[in-house]
Amino acid sequence: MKITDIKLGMLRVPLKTPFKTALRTVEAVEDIVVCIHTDTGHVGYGEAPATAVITGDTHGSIVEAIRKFIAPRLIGQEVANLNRITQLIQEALEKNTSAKAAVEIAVYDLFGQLYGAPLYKMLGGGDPVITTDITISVDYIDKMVADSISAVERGFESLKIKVGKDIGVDVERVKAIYAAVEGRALLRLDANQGWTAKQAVHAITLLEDAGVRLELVEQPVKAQDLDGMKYVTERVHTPIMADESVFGPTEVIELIRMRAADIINIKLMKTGGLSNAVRIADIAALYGMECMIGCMLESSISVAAAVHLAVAKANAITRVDLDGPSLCAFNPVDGGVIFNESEISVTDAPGLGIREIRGLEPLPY
Ligand SMILES: C[C@H](N)C(=O)N[C@@H](CCC(=O)O)C(=O)O
Ligand SMILES: [Mg+2]
Repeated sequence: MKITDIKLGMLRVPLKTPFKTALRTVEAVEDIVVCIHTDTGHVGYGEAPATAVITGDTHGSIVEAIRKFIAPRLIGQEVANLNRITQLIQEALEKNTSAKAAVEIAVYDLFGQLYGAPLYKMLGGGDPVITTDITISVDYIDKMVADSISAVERGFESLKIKVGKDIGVDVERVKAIYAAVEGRALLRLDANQGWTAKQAVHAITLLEDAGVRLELVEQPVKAQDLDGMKYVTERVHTPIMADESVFGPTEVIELIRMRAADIINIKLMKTGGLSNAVRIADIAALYGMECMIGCMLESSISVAAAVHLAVAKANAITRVDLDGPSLCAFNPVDGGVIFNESEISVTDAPGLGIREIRGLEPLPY
């Protein structure tokens, strides 16, 4: 099976409600879709969101990176040579992790199709059902309480509460939600870099002293402030998770060496795809560090790849934040992973199992 062509498209799917974090507000998934064609008539699919405020990637940079740097290296490559192809992708250019992720995902999809096996089995196999949390956007307290109750009623047992907007209100937000859900869901906070280290320790300690039990707090301080991450991790009981602070395996090794966090959030759009995500999960397992698997605003194309990884690497990936498809107003994909609110299941269809993507707008090559 040889790669013969790489086509790009734009996918637009409105969100059910606006997604609001300390970094941005978004109303729709608007992602670049990669379709890799082969001489055998197979097609592998990948997807990349333009999360400029986190990865630095824009629609323009994703398209340019794939067209000018990555795609020319892949034409003619045998899909069976997966490791060679992932190396070609990773070494095609610096950074541009979302573009690399989209192409890698499509190649892994083809790799599964080549051997007639679902991706999770190609990655080592595992239990085909996982459970995700759902994000509660940062907003007025009453709205966040109502959204949390509604999520619990929909069956979500874990809520990812966005904070980091205003430290005083943040503490009140979390107390109000904690009281409203009455132990029916675990609460994870994500400050998306919105606090300083001292503010984070203050807010988390206030919550701990008030008896609010939190599962974890994600990325309390600026991405580059690893000393700040360490400062917070050392001073609170609640586990601290690194998200924007760690992209690839070398950063994870440094974070573990510094003991700057308790948990790592792996996202394919930060790692540049599955090859580095597998490395991170293996490094974490080696050091007894737990991981969450997360996503950006992505549909069920690229999130499917993250699900297959989570199933196969359950030894290291103990928490799941793959709510992208649940936040979308509709699923543009036929086949693939089954997203049913908090329950996500892989099937045994080869690769990612995607049969068709509806509403894809072709981008000129
Ligand atoms: C969607 C997911 N639950 C999430 O919160 N992901 C990111 C933010 C994604 C974005 O801004 O596109 C996170 O910070 O964990
Ligand atoms: Mg985060």
